[in-house]
Amino acid sequence: MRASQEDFESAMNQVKLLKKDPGNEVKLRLYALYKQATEGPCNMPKPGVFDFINKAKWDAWNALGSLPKETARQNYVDLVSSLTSSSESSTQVKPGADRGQQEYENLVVTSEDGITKIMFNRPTRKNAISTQMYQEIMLALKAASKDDSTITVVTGNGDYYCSGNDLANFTDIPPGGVEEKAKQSAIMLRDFVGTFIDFPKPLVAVVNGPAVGISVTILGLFDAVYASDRATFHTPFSHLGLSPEGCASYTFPKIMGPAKSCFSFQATEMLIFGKKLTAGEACAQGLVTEVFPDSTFQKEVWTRLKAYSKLPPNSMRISKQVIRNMEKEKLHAVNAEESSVLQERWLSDECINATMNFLSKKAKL
Ligand SMILES: CCCCCC/C=C/C(=O)SCCNC(=O)CCNC(=O)[C@H](O)C(C)(C)COP(=O)(O)OP(=O)(O)OC[C@H]1O[C@@H](n2cnc3c(N)ncnc32)[C@H](O)[C@@H]1OP(=O)(O)O
Repeated sequence: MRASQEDFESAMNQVKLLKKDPGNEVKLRLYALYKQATEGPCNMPKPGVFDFINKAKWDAWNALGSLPKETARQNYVDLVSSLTSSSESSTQVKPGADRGQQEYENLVVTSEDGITKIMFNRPTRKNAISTQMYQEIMLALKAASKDDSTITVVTGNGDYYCSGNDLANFTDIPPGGVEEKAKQSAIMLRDFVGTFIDFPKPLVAVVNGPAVGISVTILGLFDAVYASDRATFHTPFSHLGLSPEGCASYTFPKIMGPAKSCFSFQATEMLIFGKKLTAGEACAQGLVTEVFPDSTFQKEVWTRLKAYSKLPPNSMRISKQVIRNMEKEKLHAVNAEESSVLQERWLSDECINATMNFLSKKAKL
C-alpha cells in the first residue's frame, strides 16, 4: 500500500514531536525526501562550495535523482516510522561500542525485528565504496555474524544501490608507489570478498536502485537478491581496463547457466562486454530473486524479510552451510586468482587512462 497525502502530513507532524535529535545525516535525508516528494527532482542551482549548509542540503536532494514523488513520499513516511519506532523497540547499532571506537562514517547499521540492516550511506557519491568504506563493511559484517539477528540485509541510501569501487581510491598513492598501492588493494579486495564468502547467516541484498561493479559481482555470494524495478546491474570492467572480481568469473556462469556453451554467453556479455541488465533481465538470468515495483518495493520486501526472520535461526544457518560449504574452498581460490589478476590490471595503461578520464570528468558510464 502506498503512503497517502494524509500519511505524509501525519509523518511531518511526528517529526516535530521526536524526542531525540535524529542527527544531521537523518535530518538531511528527511529534508531531501520532503523536497523530492513535494517538488520532484532537485531544481535549485548548486550552492557555492563555502555555503556548507545549503550545499549539504542540495547534495542530499540532488542525490535522489529522478526518484518518483510517490516513492519519496513513501520513503519519508517509512523513515519517520522507523525513527518513532526506534525510540521504542529498535537499536541503532553503535559499532563504535563493539570496536571501542567511533561510529561508521559511510554506513548506517540498525538491528530490529531479528534483522541487521547494513545500509551504504554515501548517497552524494552514489554510494561508491571508498577504502574506508570497504573496511567498515567488513567490520559491520563481522559484527552482524555474531549479533542476535537471524538475517543480515545490505541496501543503499538514496537513488543508487551502489556505484561500485570509488575510482578516487587509486589517487591515494602510498610512499611505496603505485605497485605498493596495487598490492595493498589486492589484499583488501581479497579480504573484502572473503568476508562475504564466509558469512555464516542468510545474507540478503535489497537493491533499491542501480548497482555497478563490485556491488553487482558480490551478489553471487548472497542468499537472496530483491530488486526494485528501478535497479540496473552493470559490470563495465573492460571499459575501465579491469577484469571481474567478487568471484563473478565463477558464480556468474554458474548462475546464468551454460545456455549455449560451457562458459554461458549471458555471463560473458556482462563481464567482458559490460552489458547493463535491467532488473527484469537480471531476474531472468537468475542473478535476482524477485523484482518489485519501486512504489511498493520497501514495504513488500521488509514484510517478507520480517516473516523470514522469525524462522528458527540455527536451522537457517545450517541450511546455508549445507548449501555453500562444498563451494567455499573453490570460491576462496577464485577470489585469490581474481585479486591477483587485478593487481596487474591496476598498473596497466588501459586502467590508468580510464580512471583518469573519469576523474577528470571526461568519461562516465
Ligand atoms: C580497491 C579495492 C577493490 C577494487 C575492486 C574492483 C572494483 C571494480 C568496480 O567496482 S568497477 C565500477 C566502478 N564504478 C564506476 O565506474 C562508476 C563511475 N560512476 C559513473 O559512471 C557515474 O557517476 C554514475 C553512472 C554511477 C552516475 O552518474 P550520474 O547519475 O550522472 O551521477 P554523477 O556522476 O553526477 O555522480 C554524483 C557524484 O558521485 C561521484 N561518483 C559516482 N560514482 C563514483 C565512483 N564509482 N567513484 C568515484 N566517484 C563517483 C561522481 O563523480 C559525482 O561527483 P561530483 O558531484 O561530480 O563531484
